[in-house]
Amino acid sequence: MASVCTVYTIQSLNSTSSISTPTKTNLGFNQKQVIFYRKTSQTKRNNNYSTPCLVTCSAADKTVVIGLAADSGCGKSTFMRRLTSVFGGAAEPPKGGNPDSNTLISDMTTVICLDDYHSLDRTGRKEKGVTALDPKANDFDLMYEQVKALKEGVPVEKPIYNHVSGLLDPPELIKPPKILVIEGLHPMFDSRVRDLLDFSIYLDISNEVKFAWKIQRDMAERGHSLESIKASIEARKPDFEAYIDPQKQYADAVIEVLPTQLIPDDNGGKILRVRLIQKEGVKNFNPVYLFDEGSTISWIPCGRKLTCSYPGIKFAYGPESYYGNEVSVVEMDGQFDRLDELIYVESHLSNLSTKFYGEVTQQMLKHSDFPGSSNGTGLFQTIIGMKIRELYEQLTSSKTAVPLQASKA
Ligand SMILES: Nc1ncnc2c1ncn2[C@@H]1O[C@H](COP(=O)(O)OP(=O)(O)OP(=O)(O)O)[C@@H](O)[C@H]1O
Ligand SMILES: O=C(CO)[C@H](O)[C@H](O)COP(=O)(O)O
Repeated sequence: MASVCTVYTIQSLNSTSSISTPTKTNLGFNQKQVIFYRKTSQTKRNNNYSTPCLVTCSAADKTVVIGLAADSGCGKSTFMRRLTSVFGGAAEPPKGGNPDSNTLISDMTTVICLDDYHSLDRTGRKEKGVTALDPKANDFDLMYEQVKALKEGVPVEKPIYNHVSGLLDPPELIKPPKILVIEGLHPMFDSRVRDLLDFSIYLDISNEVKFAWKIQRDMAERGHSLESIKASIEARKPDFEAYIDPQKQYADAVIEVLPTQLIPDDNGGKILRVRLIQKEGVKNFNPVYLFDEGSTISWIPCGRKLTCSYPGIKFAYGPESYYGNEVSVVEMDGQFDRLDELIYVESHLSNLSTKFYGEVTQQMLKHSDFPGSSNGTGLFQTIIGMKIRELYEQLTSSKTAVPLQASKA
């Protein structure tokens, strides 16, 4: 159970104090008292705080913290929607809050976007000549303090980075959820934040595929020119390589997305080769395998039970070394023609952490309109969702509800 908090506004406290982090007192009887200060909207680019609030909470049961790292436009939101769906219920922005909030809340999960810890707004970054990927543009001390507080069951007043205006908006109250997902550019960059993570994922989208996705979204949906998309990718590249990409070495699971090898020299980004790289020896995480654990396997499932059009589908599985760590890799190249036939593939995968036979296929069918549903990105994101549910249940010794269809299966 997550904590239950009552919020009081205390007018008598000094409204000019600039305290960004909560001061916490243990009251005994499983109660905590927290005082924090709301940021004002008057000077969005300064750290002004006012309207002190007092929160009294019953001590929370464990908040499980998950980190999801990826560059912008690499499928974090899509992954989050799949993950939230595994726990049931829809994720929505905080009710009655800032319409430009980046936070998504459901019954079990709260997803916070680490862009909210940008210490420099868009103008500030321009003036200092740094990108949002540069650690200098981000407040890791505050990120650490707030993620730690939430993990300990203490609510926080988290800043909001407004992607529409490019400014830092007044903060929003975040209560400790059962599962906290911190998603963004740097969840594994700062070792203090990294140590708070119960599980970490890195979405590793190769440059060719990233470019294809960006063109699709930013040209078709946002009216950007091909040149401006190219320029923006090139401008971010050095900082991406210096600060974002190295985080994958710390991830418990990496979803690597590459151009297909089934069509020679294909860079179109439509047919993908996707690898699920799973670290061995992670507590409460048993890697998924194909056919026989620890073997090296190549499998073409196309035929009587799986319809495949050109260029077909190829699976592979085996042990590898990744940044000096022992990992198990499941790979899928190609795409499904008929999603309902995925059950055939699912039945050959083990350690899926499903609650009933066919749950992965059911989830994939439910969200067949999400990007990546016909290929390994959707399949592996769904599987990681199941793994996170199992990890949560093991860490908290609780059981989440069996999805409705289980009884019909
Ligand atoms: N698995 C996928 N297969 C194909 N295209 C995808 C996939 N995932 C994401 N995309 C493309 O990338 C775009 C960005 O996806 P999404 O919004 O999930 O990423 P994001 O990392 O949350 O982006 P941002 O950080 O910019 O908000 C989508 O509109 C879609 O075009
Ligand atoms: O890399 C990003 C993460 O989403 C954004 O580019 C970053 O947050 C800066 O925002 P904006 O592009 O609105 O100035």
